[in-house]
Amino acid sequence: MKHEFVYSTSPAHIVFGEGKSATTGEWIENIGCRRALVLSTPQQQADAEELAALLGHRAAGVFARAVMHTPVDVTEQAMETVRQTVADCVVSLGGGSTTGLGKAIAYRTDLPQIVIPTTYAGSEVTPILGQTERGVKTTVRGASILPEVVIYDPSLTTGLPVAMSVTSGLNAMAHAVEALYAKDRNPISSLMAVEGLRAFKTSLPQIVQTPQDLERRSEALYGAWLCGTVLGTVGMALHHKICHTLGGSFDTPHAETHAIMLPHTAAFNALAVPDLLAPVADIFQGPVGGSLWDFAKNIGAPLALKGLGLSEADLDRAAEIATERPYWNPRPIDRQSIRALLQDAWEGKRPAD
Ligand SMILES: NC(=O)c1ccc[n+]([C@@H]2O[C@H](COP(=O)([O-])OP(=O)(O)OC[C@H]3O[C@@H](n4cnc5c(N)ncnc54)[C@H](O)[C@@H]3O)[C@@H](O)[C@H]2O)c1
Ligand SMILES: O=C(O)CCC(=O)CC(=O)O
Repeated sequence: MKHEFVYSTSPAHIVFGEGKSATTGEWIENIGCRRALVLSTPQQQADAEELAALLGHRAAGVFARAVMHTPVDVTEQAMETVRQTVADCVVSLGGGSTTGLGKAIAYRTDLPQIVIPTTYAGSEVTPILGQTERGVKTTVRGASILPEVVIYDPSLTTGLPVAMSVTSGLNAMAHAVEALYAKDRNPISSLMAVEGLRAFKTSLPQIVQTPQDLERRSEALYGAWLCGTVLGTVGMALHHKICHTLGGSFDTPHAETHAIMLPHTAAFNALAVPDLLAPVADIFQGPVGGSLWDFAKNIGAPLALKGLGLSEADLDRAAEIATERPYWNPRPIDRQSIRALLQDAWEGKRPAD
Protein backbone atom coordinates (compact mmCIF):
# COMPACT_ATOMS: atom_id res chain seq x y z
CA MET A 1 0.00 0.00 0.00
CA LYS A 2 1.32 3.45 -0.91
CA HIS A 3 0.40 5.18 2.35
CA GLU A 4 1.20 3.38 5.58
CA PHE A 5 3.19 5.33 8.13
CA VAL A 6 3.49 6.82 11.61
CA TYR A 7 4.04 10.58 11.77
CA SER A 8 5.04 12.37 15.02
CA THR A 9 5.81 16.08 15.22
CA SER A 10 8.58 17.62 17.28
CA PRO A 11 7.51 19.70 20.30
CA ALA A 12 10.42 22.16 19.82
CA HIS A 13 9.95 25.88 19.13
CA ILE A 14 11.73 26.88 15.91
CA VAL A 15 12.50 30.59 15.60
CA PHE A 16 13.89 31.69 12.25
CA GLY A 17 15.13 35.06 11.02
CA GLU A 18 17.95 37.57 10.76
CA GLY A 19 18.74 39.12 14.14
CA LYS A 20 16.50 36.67 16.05
CA SER A 21 19.35 35.64 18.37
CA ALA A 22 18.61 38.98 20.10
CA THR A 23 15.38 37.35 21.38
CA THR A 24 17.28 34.67 23.34
CA GLY A 25 16.54 36.41 26.66
CA GLU A 26 12.81 36.41 25.92
CA TRP A 27 12.97 32.70 25.12
CA ILE A 28 14.76 31.96 28.39
CA GLU A 29 11.76 33.52 30.15
CA ASN A 30 9.20 31.90 27.80
CA ILE A 31 10.39 28.45 28.86
CA GLY A 32 10.18 29.42 32.53
CA CYS A 33 13.91 29.87 33.20
CA ARG A 34 15.98 32.66 34.71
CA ARG A 35 19.72 31.94 34.40
CA ALA A 36 21.33 30.35 31.35
CA LEU A 37 24.82 28.92 31.09
CA VAL A 38 26.08 29.92 27.63
CA LEU A 39 28.09 27.18 25.89
CA SER A 40 30.55 27.41 22.98
CA THR A 41 33.80 26.03 21.63
CA PRO A 42 37.03 27.90 22.50
CA GLN A 43 36.99 29.27 18.92
CA GLN A 44 33.59 30.93 19.48
CA GLN A 45 34.21 32.15 23.03
CA ALA A 46 34.09 35.84 22.05
CA ASP A 47 30.63 35.36 20.48
CA ALA A 48 29.46 33.48 23.58
CA GLU A 49 30.73 36.29 25.85
CA GLU A 50 28.95 38.84 23.67
CA LEU A 51 25.70 36.86 23.92
CA ALA A 52 26.09 36.55 27.70
CA ALA A 53 26.58 40.32 27.95
CA LEU A 54 23.40 40.83 25.94
CA LEU A 55 21.52 38.45 28.26
CA GLY A 56 22.67 40.45 31.32
CA HIS A 57 21.17 39.04 34.54
CA ARG A 58 19.73 36.10 32.55
CA ALA A 59 23.27 34.78 31.93
CA ALA A 60 24.70 32.54 34.65
CA GLY A 61 28.11 32.36 32.94
CA VAL A 62 29.99 31.08 29.90
CA PHE A 63 31.54 27.63 29.45
CA ALA A 64 33.64 27.73 26.27
CA ARG A 65 35.27 24.29 26.21
CA ALA A 66 33.01 22.28 23.87
CA VAL A 67 34.89 19.95 21.51
CA MET A 68 33.94 17.50 18.79
CA HIS A 69 32.34 14.12 19.70
CA THR A 70 31.27 15.30 23.20
CA PRO A 71 33.90 13.73 25.47
CA VAL A 72 32.40 12.80 28.83
CA ASP A 73 35.23 14.46 30.80
CA VAL A 74 34.38 17.85 29.23
CA THR A 75 30.69 17.26 30.05
CA GLU A 76 31.66 16.61 33.68
CA GLN A 77 33.57 19.91 33.82
CA ALA A 78 30.54 21.69 32.35
CA MET A 79 28.25 20.00 34.89
CA GLU A 80 30.43 21.40 37.67
CA THR A 81 30.00 24.88 36.17
CA VAL A 82 26.23 24.33 35.98
CA ARG A 83 26.24 23.53 39.72
CA GLN A 84 28.50 26.43 40.69
CA THR A 85 26.57 29.02 38.67
CA VAL A 86 23.15 27.60 39.62
CA ALA A 87 22.12 27.75 35.97
CA ASP A 88 18.58 26.57 35.22
CA CYS A 89 19.00 26.18 31.44
CA VAL A 90 21.71 26.16 28.78
CA VAL A 91 22.15 28.21 25.62
CA SER A 92 24.35 26.44 23.06
CA LEU A 93 25.88 28.85 20.55
CA GLY A 94 27.74 27.03 17.78
CA GLY A 95 27.83 23.89 15.65
CA GLY A 96 27.17 20.25 16.43
CA SER A 97 29.97 20.07 18.99
CA THR A 98 28.49 22.79 21.20
CA THR A 99 24.98 21.47 20.72
CA GLY A 100 26.31 18.04 21.74
CA LEU A 101 27.61 19.46 25.02
CA GLY A 102 24.24 21.13 25.74
CA LYS A 103 22.47 17.84 25.02
CA ALA A 104 24.87 15.93 27.28
CA ILE A 105 24.06 18.32 30.14
CA ALA A 106 20.31 18.06 29.47
CA TYR A 107 20.54 14.25 29.34
CA ARG A 108 22.01 14.26 32.85
CA THR A 109 19.94 17.06 34.40
CA ASP A 110 16.84 17.56 32.24
CA LEU A 111 17.71 21.28 32.04
CA PRO A 112 15.98 22.98 29.09
CA GLN A 113 18.15 23.90 26.09
CA ILE A 114 18.09 26.80 23.68
CA VAL A 115 20.32 26.25 20.65
CA ILE A 116 21.60 28.91 18.27
CA PRO A 117 23.17 26.86 15.45
CA THR A 118 26.05 28.34 13.46
CA THR A 119 26.76 25.37 11.17
CA TYR A 120 24.45 23.16 9.10
CA ALA A 121 25.01 19.87 11.03
CA GLY A 122 21.38 19.70 12.21
CA SER A 123 21.98 18.30 15.69
CA GLU A 124 19.79 21.02 17.24
CA VAL A 125 16.59 19.32 16.02
CA THR A 126 17.39 15.71 16.89
CA PRO A 127 16.85 13.73 20.10
CA ILE A 128 20.23 12.05 19.43
CA LEU A 129 23.37 12.47 21.53
CA GLY A 130 26.72 10.98 20.55
CA GLN A 131 29.30 11.04 23.34
CA THR A 132 32.80 9.68 23.76
CA GLU A 133 34.36 7.94 26.73
CA ARG A 134 37.77 6.24 26.72
CA GLY A 135 37.91 6.57 22.94
CA VAL A 136 34.56 4.89 22.34
CA LYS A 137 31.66 6.89 20.89
CA THR A 138 28.15 5.73 21.72
CA THR A 139 24.81 7.19 20.72
CA VAL A 140 21.71 7.59 22.88
CA ARG A 141 18.24 8.90 22.08
CA GLY A 142 15.78 10.45 24.50
CA ALA A 143 13.15 13.14 24.95
CA SER A 144 15.35 15.18 27.33
CA ILE A 145 18.05 15.36 24.62
CA LEU A 146 15.87 17.25 22.12
CA PRO A 147 16.41 21.02 22.57
CA GLU A 148 13.31 23.01 23.56
CA VAL A 149 14.05 26.12 21.45
CA VAL A 150 16.15 26.58 18.31
CA ILE A 151 16.94 30.08 17.08
CA TYR A 152 18.20 30.14 13.48
CA ASP A 153 19.86 33.50 12.86
CA PRO A 154 21.69 33.64 9.51
CA SER A 155 23.68 36.72 10.54
CA LEU A 156 25.68 34.45 12.90
CA THR A 157 26.71 32.16 10.04
CA THR A 158 28.44 34.59 7.69
CA GLY A 159 31.72 33.93 9.54
CA LEU A 160 31.57 30.17 8.93
CA PRO A 161 34.56 29.62 6.63
CA VAL A 162 33.65 28.59 3.08
CA ALA A 163 35.35 25.18 3.36
CA MET A 164 33.38 24.40 6.53
CA SER A 165 30.16 25.73 5.00
CA VAL A 166 30.60 23.31 2.10
CA THR A 167 31.34 20.21 4.18
CA SER A 168 28.71 21.07 6.78
CA GLY A 169 26.12 21.52 4.02
CA LEU A 170 27.02 18.13 2.55
CA ASN A 171 26.77 16.61 6.05
CA ALA A 172 23.20 17.94 6.23
CA MET A 173 22.41 16.73 2.69
CA ALA A 174 23.47 13.22 3.72
CA HIS A 175 20.70 13.21 6.37
CA ALA A 176 18.18 14.06 3.63
CA VAL A 177 19.44 11.49 1.13
CA GLU A 178 19.22 8.71 3.72
CA ALA A 179 15.79 9.94 4.83
CA LEU A 180 14.44 9.41 1.30
CA TYR A 181 14.94 5.65 1.55
CA ALA A 182 14.51 5.28 5.33
CA LYS A 183 12.46 2.26 6.32
CA ASP A 184 10.26 4.44 8.57
CA ARG A 185 9.98 7.41 6.17
CA ASN A 186 6.64 9.21 5.85
CA PRO A 187 5.29 11.69 3.29
CA ILE A 188 6.29 14.72 5.39
CA SER A 189 9.86 13.51 6.03
CA SER A 190 10.30 12.92 2.29
CA LEU A 191 8.93 16.38 1.44
CA MET A 192 11.30 17.95 3.97
CA ALA A 193 14.25 15.96 2.64
CA VAL A 194 13.62 17.06 -0.95
CA GLU A 195 13.13 20.69 0.07
CA GLY A 196 16.32 20.55 2.18
CA LEU A 197 18.31 19.20 -0.78
CA ARG A 198 16.93 21.94 -3.03
CA ALA A 199 17.88 24.59 -0.47
CA PHE A 200 21.51 23.41 -0.43
CA LYS A 201 21.66 22.92 -4.21
CA THR A 202 20.76 26.59 -4.57
CA SER A 203 22.63 28.10 -1.67
CA LEU A 204 26.00 26.33 -1.38
CA PRO A 205 27.45 27.36 -4.78
CA GLN A 206 26.42 30.95 -4.06
CA ILE A 207 27.90 30.88 -0.54
CA VAL A 208 31.20 29.79 -2.11
CA GLN A 209 31.06 32.89 -4.35
CA THR A 210 29.75 35.38 -1.76
CA PRO A 211 30.06 34.03 1.79
CA GLN A 212 28.56 37.22 3.27
CA ASP A 213 25.30 36.93 1.33
CA LEU A 214 22.64 36.78 4.04
CA GLU A 215 19.88 35.52 1.73
CA ARG A 216 21.99 32.51 0.73
CA ARG A 217 23.08 31.91 4.34
CA SER A 218 19.43 31.99 5.34
CA GLU A 219 18.57 29.47 2.60
CA ALA A 220 21.34 27.12 3.80
CA LEU A 221 20.20 27.41 7.42
CA TYR A 222 16.65 26.63 6.26
CA GLY A 223 18.09 23.53 4.55
CA ALA A 224 19.91 22.63 7.76
CA TRP A 225 16.67 22.76 9.73
CA LEU A 226 14.87 20.54 7.19
CA CYS A 227 17.71 18.01 6.87
CA GLY A 228 18.33 17.94 10.63
CA THR A 229 14.62 17.41 11.28
CA VAL A 230 14.52 14.31 9.09
CA LEU A 231 17.69 12.99 10.78
CA GLY A 232 15.81 13.27 14.08
CA THR A 233 12.61 11.77 12.71
CA VAL A 234 13.53 8.70 10.64
CA GLY A 235 16.26 6.06 10.79
CA MET A 236 19.58 6.40 8.98
CA ALA A 237 21.40 3.55 7.21
CA LEU A 238 24.66 2.65 5.43
CA HIS A 239 25.96 6.18 4.95
CA HIS A 240 25.74 7.18 8.62
CA LYS A 241 27.05 3.78 9.69
CA ILE A 242 30.20 4.19 7.56
CA CYS A 243 30.75 7.79 8.67
CA HIS A 244 30.40 6.83 12.34
CA THR A 245 32.86 3.98 11.77
CA LEU A 246 35.43 6.26 10.15
CA GLY A 247 34.95 9.09 12.67
CA GLY A 248 34.69 6.84 15.72
CA SER A 249 37.47 4.34 14.98
CA PHE A 250 39.83 6.32 12.73
CA ASP A 251 39.19 9.85 14.01
CA THR A 252 38.41 11.32 10.60
CA PRO A 253 36.76 14.77 10.80
CA HIS A 254 32.97 14.59 10.96
CA ALA A 255 31.65 16.88 8.21
CA GLU A 256 34.48 16.13 5.74
CA THR A 257 33.88 12.39 6.11
CA HIS A 258 30.17 12.84 5.33
CA ALA A 259 31.01 15.07 2.38
CA ILE A 260 33.36 12.49 0.81
CA MET A 261 31.20 9.43 1.45
CA LEU A 262 27.82 10.81 0.32
CA PRO A 263 28.17 10.29 -3.48
CA HIS A 264 29.46 6.75 -2.92
CA THR A 265 26.82 5.57 -0.45
CA ALA A 266 24.06 7.24 -2.51
CA ALA A 267 25.26 5.54 -5.71
CA PHE A 268 25.45 2.20 -3.90
CA ASN A 269 21.87 2.42 -2.63
CA ALA A 270 20.48 3.99 -5.82
CA LEU A 271 20.95 0.63 -7.51
CA ALA A 272 18.41 -0.88 -5.10
CA VAL A 273 15.93 2.02 -4.77
CA PRO A 274 16.22 4.20 -7.91
CA ASP A 275 12.62 5.36 -7.55
CA LEU A 276 13.13 6.61 -3.99
CA LEU A 277 16.32 8.48 -4.96
CA ALA A 278 14.84 9.88 -8.20
CA PRO A 279 14.39 13.32 -6.55
CA VAL A 280 18.19 13.47 -6.03
CA ALA A 281 18.82 12.69 -9.71
CA ASP A 282 16.23 15.30 -10.58
CA ILE A 283 17.65 18.06 -8.35
CA PHE A 284 21.31 17.42 -9.20
CA GLN A 285 20.57 16.60 -12.84
CA GLY A 286 22.36 13.35 -13.45
CA PRO A 287 22.96 9.88 -12.05
CA VAL A 288 22.53 9.98 -8.24
CA GLY A 289 26.15 9.35 -7.16
CA GLY A 290 27.83 11.01 -10.13
CA SER A 291 25.78 14.19 -9.91
CA LEU A 292 26.34 14.50 -6.14
CA TRP A 293 30.09 14.01 -6.74
CA ASP A 294 30.08 16.70 -9.48
CA PHE A 295 28.19 19.06 -7.18
CA ALA A 296 30.66 18.46 -4.34
CA LYS A 297 33.65 18.91 -6.67
CA ASN A 298 32.27 22.14 -8.12
CA ILE A 299 31.90 23.71 -4.68
CA GLY A 300 35.42 22.68 -3.65
CA ALA A 301 34.57 19.84 -1.25
CA PRO A 302 37.21 17.26 -0.35
CA LEU A 303 36.70 14.13 -2.50
CA ALA A 304 39.17 11.53 -1.22
CA LEU A 305 39.41 9.79 2.16
CA LYS A 306 43.18 9.57 1.71
CA GLY A 307 43.24 13.35 2.17
CA LEU A 308 41.84 12.88 5.71
CA GLY A 309 44.83 10.91 6.96
CA LEU A 310 43.23 7.49 6.53
CA SER A 311 45.69 4.92 5.20
CA GLU A 312 44.75 2.39 2.54
CA ALA A 313 45.56 -0.35 5.05
CA ASP A 314 42.80 1.03 7.34
CA LEU A 315 40.12 0.24 4.76
CA ASP A 316 39.96 -3.50 5.54
CA ARG A 317 39.31 -2.83 9.20
CA ALA A 318 36.81 -0.04 8.39
CA ALA A 319 34.84 -2.40 6.10
CA GLU A 320 34.90 -5.03 8.83
CA ILE A 321 33.59 -2.68 11.54
CA ALA A 322 30.93 -1.18 9.25
CA THR A 323 29.53 -4.63 8.44
CA GLU A 324 30.13 -6.65 11.61
CA ARG A 325 26.66 -6.04 13.07
CA PRO A 326 23.52 -6.28 10.94
CA TYR A 327 21.47 -3.09 10.41
CA TRP A 328 18.81 -2.09 7.98
CA ASN A 329 19.80 -0.72 4.57
CA PRO A 330 17.75 -0.63 1.36
CA ARG A 331 20.43 -2.71 -0.39
CA PRO A 332 21.93 -5.74 1.33
CA ILE A 333 25.52 -5.13 2.37
CA ASP A 334 28.52 -7.40 2.67
CA ARG A 335 32.10 -6.75 3.64
CA GLN A 336 33.46 -7.09 0.11
CA SER A 337 31.14 -4.54 -1.50
CA ILE A 338 31.68 -2.05 1.34
CA ARG A 339 35.45 -2.52 1.04
CA ALA A 340 35.18 -1.72 -2.70
CA LEU A 341 33.04 1.34 -1.99
CA LEU A 342 35.59 2.55 0.58
CA GLN A 343 38.42 2.04 -1.92
CA ASP A 344 36.68 4.32 -4.43
CA ALA A 345 36.05 6.94 -1.75
CA TRP A 346 39.65 6.67 -0.55
CA GLU A 347 40.94 7.30 -4.07
CA GLY A 348 38.41 10.06 -4.72
CA LYS A 349 36.87 8.38 -7.77
CA ARG A 350 33.64 9.63 -9.33
CA PRO A 351 30.99 6.93 -8.73
CA ALA A 352 30.11 5.16 -11.96
CA ASP A 353 26.34 4.82 -11.54
N1 LIG B 1 23.49 14.23 17.45
C1 LIG B 1 23.21 14.70 16.26
O1 LIG B 1 22.06 14.70 15.85
C2 LIG B 1 24.31 15.25 15.43
C3 LIG B 1 24.07 15.66 14.12
C4 LIG B 1 25.13 16.19 13.39
C5 LIG B 1 26.38 16.33 13.98
N2 LIG B 1 26.57 15.92 15.26
C6 LIG B 1 27.87 16.06 15.93
O2 LIG B 1 28.32 17.41 15.78
C7 LIG B 1 29.74 17.44 15.73
C8 LIG B 1 30.19 18.20 14.49
O3 LIG B 1 29.56 19.45 14.43
P1 LIG B 1 29.87 20.49 13.28
O4 LIG B 1 30.19 19.77 12.03
O5 LIG B 1 28.76 21.47 13.30
O6 LIG B 1 31.23 21.14 13.73
P2 LIG B 1 31.68 21.88 15.09
O7 LIG B 1 30.54 22.24 15.94
O8 LIG B 1 32.77 21.03 15.67
O9 LIG B 1 32.32 23.21 14.50
C9 LIG B 1 33.54 23.16 13.79
C10 LIG B 1 34.37 24.40 14.12
O10 LIG B 1 33.76 25.53 13.50
C11 LIG B 1 33.57 26.55 14.45
N3 LIG B 1 32.38 27.28 14.03
C12 LIG B 1 31.11 26.84 14.08
N4 LIG B 1 30.29 27.77 13.57
C13 LIG B 1 31.05 28.82 13.22
C14 LIG B 1 30.76 30.08 12.62
N5 LIG B 1 29.52 30.42 12.24
N6 LIG B 1 31.78 30.92 12.41
C15 LIG B 1 33.05 30.55 12.70
N7 LIG B 1 33.39 29.37 13.25
C16 LIG B 1 32.39 28.51 13.50
C17 LIG B 1 33.40 25.83 15.75
O11 LIG B 1 33.65 26.67 16.85
C18 LIG B 1 34.45 24.72 15.61
O12 LIG B 1 35.71 25.21 15.91
C19 LIG B 1 30.21 16.01 15.75
O13 LIG B 1 30.59 15.67 17.06
C20 LIG B 1 28.96 15.24 15.31
O14 LIG B 1 28.98 13.91 15.77
C21 LIG B 1 25.56 15.40 15.99
O1 LIG C 1 27.56 11.96 16.85
C1 LIG C 1 26.39 12.17 17.06
O2 LIG C 1 25.98 12.96 17.92
C2 LIG C 1 25.39 11.45 16.19
C3 LIG C 1 25.62 11.97 14.83
C4 LIG C 1 24.57 11.63 13.87
O3 LIG C 1 23.83 10.68 14.00
C5 LIG C 1 24.48 12.46 12.68
C6 LIG C 1 25.71 12.58 11.86
O4 LIG C 1 26.51 11.66 11.75
O5 LIG C 1 25.85 13.66 11.24
